[in-house]
Amino acid sequence: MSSSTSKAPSTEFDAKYGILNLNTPPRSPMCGRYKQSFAYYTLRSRLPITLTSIIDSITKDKDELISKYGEDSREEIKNIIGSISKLKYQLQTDKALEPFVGNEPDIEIWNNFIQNMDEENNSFFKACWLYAECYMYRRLSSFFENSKTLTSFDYFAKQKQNALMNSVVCIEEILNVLQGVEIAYDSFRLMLKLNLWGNRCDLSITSGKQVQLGNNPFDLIRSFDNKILIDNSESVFECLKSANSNKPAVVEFVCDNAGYELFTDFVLADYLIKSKLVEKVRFNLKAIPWFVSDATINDLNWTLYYLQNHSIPILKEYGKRWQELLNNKKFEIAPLDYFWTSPYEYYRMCNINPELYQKLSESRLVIFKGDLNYRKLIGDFSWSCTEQFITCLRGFLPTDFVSLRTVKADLICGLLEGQAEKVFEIDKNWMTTGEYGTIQFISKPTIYDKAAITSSLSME
Ligand SMILES: O=P(O)(O)OC[C@H]1O[C@](O)(CO)[C@@H](O)[C@@H]1O
Repeated sequence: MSSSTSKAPSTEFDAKYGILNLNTPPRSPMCGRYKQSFAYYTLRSRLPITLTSIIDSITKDKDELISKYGEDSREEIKNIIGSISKLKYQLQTDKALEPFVGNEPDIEIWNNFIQNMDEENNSFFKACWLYAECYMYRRLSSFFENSKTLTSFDYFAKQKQNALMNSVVCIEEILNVLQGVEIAYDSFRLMLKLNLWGNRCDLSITSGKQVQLGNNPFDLIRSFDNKILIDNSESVFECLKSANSNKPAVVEFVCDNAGYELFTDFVLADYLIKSKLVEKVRFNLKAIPWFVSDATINDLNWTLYYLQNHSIPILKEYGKRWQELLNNKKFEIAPLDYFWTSPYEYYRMCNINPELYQKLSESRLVIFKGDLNYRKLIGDFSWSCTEQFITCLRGFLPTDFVSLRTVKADLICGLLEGQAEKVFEIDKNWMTTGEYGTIQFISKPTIYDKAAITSSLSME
């Protein structure tokens, strides 16, 4: 059930590029060809704005960049601005996704993917939305990665850092509460919800504009309680507590945004360690700047540095505490993996990257953060809202996992009959505002469960 049902007038662009004035048909890949979809809106409006704002910020900061990266960067900045403009033109004229020709370490993953795309679906508006959008961010990064002077420059870093600095009031409030928190199911649930709503703060939904949080995060959480459409918190807690699990008490975060959201990841991770529910938390981060605000290793390190050097004592204290947890390997940064910035849906992980699948399967719980991870879990496909999560995962089940996502794209599964219709009556744009959230858990059957399932089937 998506937002717009009114038919927007057809334009010259639509006629030229075969855009259909329709919603995504049921049970089909989402793509920019459908004018009533969020995919179309993203490709037509949001992504060009993102590209323009990068051009603007590099142009504005040119002198600063040259003094940091050297005189040779002057010419490279000019060329990169040209390449970004060309990419924007290619996006706006529905050109094909081209193979990469540079020296990036993940060239092969990407080029194999592009080579295997159907020719008739290989263009920005005809390809599956997920592929087209990931490709745009990957292409963007290639301009910098193939330069001589700007390989280490993260063109989204300033925005990510501002997002954290703008949340200091909230951060202080949360740390004061965290300090006195009792270890019990209620507080676990509160930490999980805090972490869920941290995902509202992504900068790509706003094409880079800062998200206003308000000053009291706990008021916000309480007022949003009826906006959690699926809440499997209890199963997550049971999974972590399960004493007879044969898996080590390790939790993998597949992180999403830097800034305030990454801070809430630390808060939940800290709680998990302090409560002894978990022995180790591992953070999986992005290898390249991604979807504007996604966290890289530099963002994580910068966050800890910022907190440790803050003038507010409790920020300093927690910054140091988390740095120590990292030094003592209670917190760990997972080895960089380019799978997270590939276009592949997660159901393809066991073929494309069996080592990563195996690594995830060794942990007790994986926490997939955010909207893009959700899209990769259920694969940019217009499932019925009531389709079961397990069906939509198409076999991806390395271990027990939970998705914490605020709904920012027009796909979802696992709702009850009639639930989507009710929310639609309240807000017809509910799928793209980030105001609704889901805590969706799935458990991997153990050998014993599997045996029980098989024997109950054979009895029927
Ligand atoms: O940071 P998140 O939660 O993954 O959101 C990513 C953003 O990218 C999209 O998935 C597509 O642009 C949006 O739906 C969302 O705004």
